[in-house]
Amino acid sequence: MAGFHTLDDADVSGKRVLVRVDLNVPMQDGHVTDTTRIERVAPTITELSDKGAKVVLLAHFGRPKGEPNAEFSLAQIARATEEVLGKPVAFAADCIGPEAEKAVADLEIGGVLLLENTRFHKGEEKNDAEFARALAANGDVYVNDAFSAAHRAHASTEGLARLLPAYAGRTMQAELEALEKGLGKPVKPVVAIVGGAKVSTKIDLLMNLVKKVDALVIGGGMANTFLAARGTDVGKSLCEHDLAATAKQIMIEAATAGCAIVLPTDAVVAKEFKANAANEVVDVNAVPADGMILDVGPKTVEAINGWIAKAQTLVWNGPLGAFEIAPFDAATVAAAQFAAEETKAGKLVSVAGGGDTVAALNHAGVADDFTYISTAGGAFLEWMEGKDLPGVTALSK
Ligand SMILES: Nc1ncnc2c1ncn2[C@@H]1O[C@H](COP(=O)(O)OP(=O)(O)O)[C@@H](O)[C@H]1O
Ligand SMILES: O=C(OP(=O)(O)O)[C@H](O)COP(=O)(O)O
Repeated sequence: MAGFHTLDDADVSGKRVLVRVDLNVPMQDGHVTDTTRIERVAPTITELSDKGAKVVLLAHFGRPKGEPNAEFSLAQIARATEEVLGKPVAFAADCIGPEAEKAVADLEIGGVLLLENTRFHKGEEKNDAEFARALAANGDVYVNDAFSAAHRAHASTEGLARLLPAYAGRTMQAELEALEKGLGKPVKPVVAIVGGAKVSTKIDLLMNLVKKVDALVIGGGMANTFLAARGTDVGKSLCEHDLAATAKQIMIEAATAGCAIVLPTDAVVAKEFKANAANEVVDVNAVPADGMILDVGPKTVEAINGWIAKAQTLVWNGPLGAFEIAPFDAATVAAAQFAAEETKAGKLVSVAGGGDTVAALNHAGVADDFTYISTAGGAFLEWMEGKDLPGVTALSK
């Protein structure tokens, strides 16, 4: 692929290959509930293994803030990785130091080893040079197959590429090619749906996104922050009140750019965040003080589907509600099924991405009907904004 070294250029036989993958997969009760991200990196791992490499997987899981924490251990993901690969995956309880060194030394040609969460060390997110060198000590070659983490300039996604011969993995390569093909010159009107829970890490990119799309539909936890910024009382909903000024600025930028902002007009509220919690549909201006918005309501779904019907291109990251717990999956499922119908009818190019978004589309039974499903959420939106992704830039020839 132009601009990058790929596995076609790499001599990996007998080498220790550090492969950055994204195993930040949805989990419930200790079980992986959606294996899409693992399936998407499997071809790279298998190819390297078949070519006689010693494959050492580096990944993060969750946001443990630089401290070891059993809740965020990748040991929980090792079994699911083995099942997807159909071969054993060894595990080391640290990604640097003697434990990692010994596990890498014990690895046979063609073997696969998963190292513990890189984010158990503060140096990872700081892209600390010493930490990057400690990671590099266990490899001869670096392969980045984590497109969905490529918007992070971390040691394992960026720093390492500067220390070892660096190559794009097959999924990294395929994601960039597919996004360019599907969205390089998107046909207007372009509608974006942004929802989910990662409000603080995604809100800034909406500032540029509103200049690229004709309408921005905001759902999920993200919508609550915008509703609150507008003066609506969202009760106990997930909401980042300190981002009100940013949300207001985005609404101003959108108006200037001629981008419609579509916010929920009704919502499904409950007092507990659990499956089948007692719930009611209310106007967004009538959320009870002790209530939580866990989904957008039926009127909002109708409006969203109206925007999808008008669109030629749809980009979607972030579920409209807490789709993991019934019945708060209803809006996400309804909009996903409508977008899938429009796509199958040849009326829409639909591109969706994000760990939980893909899980939600699988849950709705329509992931195969979208034009393209990216493993990436934030990275995909930043790519859409036209930003350079540090993990991709670092692979440039
Ligand atoms: N109204 C809401 N309140 C609380 N959580 C929500 C709400 N809407 C969506 N979510 C949560 O957002 C999460 C997904 O967000 P995010 O990580 O940003 O998406 P992705 O992984 O697709 O990029 C899901 O776990 C979902 O339960
Ligand atoms: O799940 C991820 O991104 P996504 O939620 O945007 O899809 C990536 O693994 C990046 O995780 P991060 O947002 O904690 O850096």
